Amino acid sequence: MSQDKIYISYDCVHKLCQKAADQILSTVGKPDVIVAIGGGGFIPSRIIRTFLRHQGEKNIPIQAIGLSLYEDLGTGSDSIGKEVIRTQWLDFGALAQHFDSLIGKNILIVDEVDDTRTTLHYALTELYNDVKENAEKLGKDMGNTKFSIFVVNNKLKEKRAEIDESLMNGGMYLSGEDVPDKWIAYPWESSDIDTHTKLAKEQGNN
Ligand SMILES: O=P(O)(O)OC[C@H]1O[C@H](OP(=O)(O)OP(=O)(O)O)[C@H](O)[C@@H]1O
Repeated sequence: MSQDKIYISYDCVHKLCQKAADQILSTVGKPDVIVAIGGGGFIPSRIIRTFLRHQGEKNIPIQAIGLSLYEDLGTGSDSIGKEVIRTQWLDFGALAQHFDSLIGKNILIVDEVDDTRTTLHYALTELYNDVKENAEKLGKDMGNTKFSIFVVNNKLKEKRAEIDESLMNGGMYLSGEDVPDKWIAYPWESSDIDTHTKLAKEQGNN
């Protein structure tokens, strides 16, 4: 199998989430809500939640948003980014009575990989704008709302978008591990998990 790929095992994802949780707790405190960017952010979100609360404390709610990257064919140039499509957005559903918005919350956005950064830029900007709009509508102050970002892997490369720290209100950006700009093979995409795990171990990603 190709050494051009970076193989990541489930254990590796688990340990990177565990380590990140400690850093998040000691730097920005316990999140009130996790916003998982699907599909890649779902499994890391669930794992990191385990380590973000102490025994006996309530589970941190996980909100799912669906974002997908599509080639922006309308630009006529492949040097100009990709388009982010919303396939799902926040829905507090039955929780609405107790937890009706992100206003004033300590929010942790989770995805598995920061590649060109297009998706994270979009998620942060749109979530911020959502909170701002809601706060204005309700006459509330969004002042305390804090956004942090956790990705399992950040690819070291030139990014197509930036994370606007001024929107984060003291929140942190954290990657479990920075990796070279190669194809990353995650375990949940594997059709042969035993071989996948073996390759990940050989690369030290276990
Ligand atoms: O940094 P970027 O260049 O924006 O790329 C990162 C995004 O790309 C992948 O999503 P994809 O659209 O492939 O959907 P998926 O999570 O459902 O696989 C990945 O899960 C990230 O969300």
